[in-house]
Amino acid sequence: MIGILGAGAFGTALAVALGREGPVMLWGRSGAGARLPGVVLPENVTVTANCADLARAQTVLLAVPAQALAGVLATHGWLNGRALVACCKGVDLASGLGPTGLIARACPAAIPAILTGPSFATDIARGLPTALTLACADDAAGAALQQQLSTAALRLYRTTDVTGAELGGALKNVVAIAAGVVIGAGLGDSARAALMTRGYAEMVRLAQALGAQAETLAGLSGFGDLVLTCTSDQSRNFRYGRALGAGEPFDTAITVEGVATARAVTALAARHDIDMPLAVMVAALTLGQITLPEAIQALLSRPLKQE
Ligand SMILES: NC(=O)C1=CN([C@@H]2O[C@H](COP(=O)(O)OP(=O)(O)OC[C@H]3O[C@@H](n4cnc5c(N)ncnc54)[C@H](OP(=O)(O)O)[C@@H]3O)[C@@H](O)[C@H]2O)C=CC1
Ligand SMILES: O=C(CO)COP(=O)(O)O
Repeated sequence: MIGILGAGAFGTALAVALGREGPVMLWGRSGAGARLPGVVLPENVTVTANCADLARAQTVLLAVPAQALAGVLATHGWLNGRALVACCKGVDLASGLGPTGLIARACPAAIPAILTGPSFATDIARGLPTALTLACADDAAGAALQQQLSTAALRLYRTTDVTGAELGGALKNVVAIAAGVVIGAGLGDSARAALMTRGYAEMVRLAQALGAQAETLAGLSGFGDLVLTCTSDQSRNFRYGRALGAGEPFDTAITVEGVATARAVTALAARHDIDMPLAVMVAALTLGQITLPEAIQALLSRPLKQE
C-alpha cells in the first residue's frame, strides 16, 4: 500500500494514477477531490479522515506545498522510518532547505526522496503519458521506489542527484513567473525565449554551486519542467506572472510556489555569491519593492557580455 499525505491537485492525481495499479491510502485535511474537480478515484483508493492511518504504508508521498512541508513533518512524528517521497517544488523560506533536506532534518530514520518533473495534475489524472524524475541519494532505495511508483502512463527516471532534481523543480517556477510577466506585459514570445534561456543559466549556476550536476538540470526536472511551465496556460506560476505583468488581480488562494521560492533562492544566492538577476527581480516585484516598469528596465539594462 502507498500512502499519500495531501489531497490537493497533485496528491489526488497521483492517487488516481497509482490507484489504477494497486492499493493507495489518501489523506487530505479538507477531504479529497476539491482541488481536482470531476476526478473519479479508482476503487483501490481509500480516503481516510485520520492521517495516522497512513502509518500502515512503508512509502508515503508528501503532496503538500513546499512551504507547508516543514510543519507537516513536525506534526506527524510517525512519518519517521518510512520512505518519504516529497512531491513538492520549492525551497523552504525559513531554512533555505529543499524538501529532502527538510525530511532528513525532521525524520532522521526516513529514506528521503523527491518526485519532480514536467507534469500537470490534470494530465496525470487523465492517464496521459508523463515522465518524471525520482531522486534518491540511496540508489538501491531509489530503484525500489522507481519500480513501486511507475505505471504504464507515469514513467519515472531515476537519479541520485537530489540537489539537482529539487533545485530544477523549485527554480523553474521562479522563471515561469518571470516568463508570465513578459507575456502579460506584452513583450512577446521572442523575449520569453530569451528569458527562459537566461533563467536556465541561472538555475544551473545556483544548482552547481550547491553541488548538483549540470546534466540533472538538463533533464526532466530542470529543462523539461522549465519548458512546460513557462509555455503553458495550465501553469499557475505562469498565469500568476502574466497577471502581474498585465496589472490584473490573481486569486491568492491558488498555490504559486515560485513566490516564496524566489525569496528563498535570493537569500541562498547572496550567501553563495551567485548572480541571479531573474530571481532577484521576481522576489522584488512580488514583494512590491519595485514596479513593473522598473522590473522590465532592470532586465533590459543588464551589462552587455559574452553569451
Ligand atoms: N498541480 C500540479 O499540476 C502539480 C503540482 N506539483 C507540486 O505539488 C505540490 C502541491 O501542489 P498542489 O497539489 O498542486 O497544490 P493544491 O493547492 O492543489 O493543494 C495543496 C494541498 O496541500 C494541503 N495543505 C496545505 N498545507 C497543509 C498542511 N499544513 N497540512 C496538510 N495539508 C496541507 C491543502 O489543503 P487545503 O485544501 O485544506 O488547503 C491542499 O490539499 C506543489 O509543490 C506543486 O508545485 C507538482 C507537479 C504538478
Ligand atoms: O509543476 C508543475 C508542472 O510540472 C505545475 O506547475 P504550476 O504549479 O505552475 O501549476
